[in-house]
Amino acid sequence: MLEVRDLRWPGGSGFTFRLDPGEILCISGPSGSGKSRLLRALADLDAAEGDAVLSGRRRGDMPGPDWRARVRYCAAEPAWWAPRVGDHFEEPPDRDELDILGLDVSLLEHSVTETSTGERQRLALLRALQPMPDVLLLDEPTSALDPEATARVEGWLASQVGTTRCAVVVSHDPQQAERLGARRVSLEALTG
Ligand SMILES: Nc1ncnc2c1ncn2[C@@H]1O[C@H](COP(=O)(O)OP(=O)(O)OP(=O)(O)O)[C@@H](O)[C@H]1O
Repeated sequence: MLEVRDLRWPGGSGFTFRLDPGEILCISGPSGSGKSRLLRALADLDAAEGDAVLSGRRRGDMPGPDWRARVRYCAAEPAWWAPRVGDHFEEPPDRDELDILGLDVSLLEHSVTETSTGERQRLALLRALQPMPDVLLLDEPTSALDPEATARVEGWLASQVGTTRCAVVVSHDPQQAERLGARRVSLEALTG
């Protein structure tokens, strides 16, 4: 589904891997080792050499916004640009979707500044599904969550990936890959 061929930035080594439908890849590694940079390069948010191919279509052959609609990056610290939470959604998520992540529907009416870090983290995940991408790139999606909310997000992620999508998840929790049934790769600290 997603083939990454020698994706690299100046001074870095190339990444080559393939994700089939239904697969999740967990990336760990020390701070500064390039985990976020890799996700941003995959989403074509930062310039990188090499190639990524989604279901036979090369990243370079698609307009950036089209690629990013299908290969969606959810940042570790997502941006909020409007005062009201609900204004960040093209379609308001329904009560069931919010319930799955342990969020109350009333949050949509709140001011962003009245939400907790963990609420914003889960709201950003729901936002990343509009429109529904093929590949989810999640940067530390549970870093602000307690174990119960983490379990909800992991269950949600597994069901969103299902058998037709794939995901790359940056995580510092070594058990997360196991719980997600994910493949694992660890980046090394940059030296020199
Ligand atoms: N667009 C960029 N251009 C040049 N250097 C960058 C860019 N983005 C990040 N860097 C640098 O590349 C290195 C890797 O950054 P990155 O954000 O990928 O680390 P990380 O592994 O995600 O770290 P953390 O676990 O702290 O989030 C850092 O030294 C950072 O300063």
